[in-house]
Amino acid sequence: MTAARVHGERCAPLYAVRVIDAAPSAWNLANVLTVLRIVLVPFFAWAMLVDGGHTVSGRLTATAIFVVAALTDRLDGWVARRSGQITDLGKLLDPIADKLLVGTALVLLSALGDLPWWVTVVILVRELGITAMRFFLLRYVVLPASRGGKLKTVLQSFAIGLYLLPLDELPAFVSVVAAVLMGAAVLVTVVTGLDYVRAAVRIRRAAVVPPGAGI
Ligand SMILES: O=P(O)(O)OC[C@H](O)CO
Repeated sequence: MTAARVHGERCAPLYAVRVIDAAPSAWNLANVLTVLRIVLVPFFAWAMLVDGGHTVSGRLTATAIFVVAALTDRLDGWVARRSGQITDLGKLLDPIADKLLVGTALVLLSALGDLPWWVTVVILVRELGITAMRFFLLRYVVLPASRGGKLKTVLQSFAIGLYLLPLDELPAFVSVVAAVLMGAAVLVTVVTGLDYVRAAVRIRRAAVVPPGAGI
């Protein structure tokens, strides 16, 4: 029987996996929270850029919107697990919403000169690459977020949350904590990206092994 391991867990045979759950029940509370995160992105960008991007009030507003959006990420996962509302749509949409929010924040921070561009480029290359890979793998299976991927998003959110603050107005140690957290976020982002690539190779191999040959 042709099966694959995704994040170490054995999946149903690949030829029996539905590609995407298009049932109306996909629009549950968990997925609505995910969509809310996407809706908040333009409001966050507006707050970041208001009056040149370096006013204390603008940055505090942007930080508040970012925190609310990041909290919906924790909440949608919790709601989905607790109510059994885990859907293929949610598995696909949740990482996309995270990447939109995190990507927008990183690009704006670099454009405003608050974060080195290489940090933004490394994270974006990983995030866009894994998103593209997820879409490619849709023909076999919906690749859910791994534990490492979730940890990565938490680290990114904390690091970005600190960088969004008006750091010039705060004690120096806040900038140091922000830089250390961002370093850890970059490291976990790259390592988990490589883990996903390994998982994708396993899925692809399992998909081309004829039924009965095993993997
Ligand atoms: O590492 P990814 O691409 O699976 O993304 C993880 C999600 O953002 C976790 O909510």
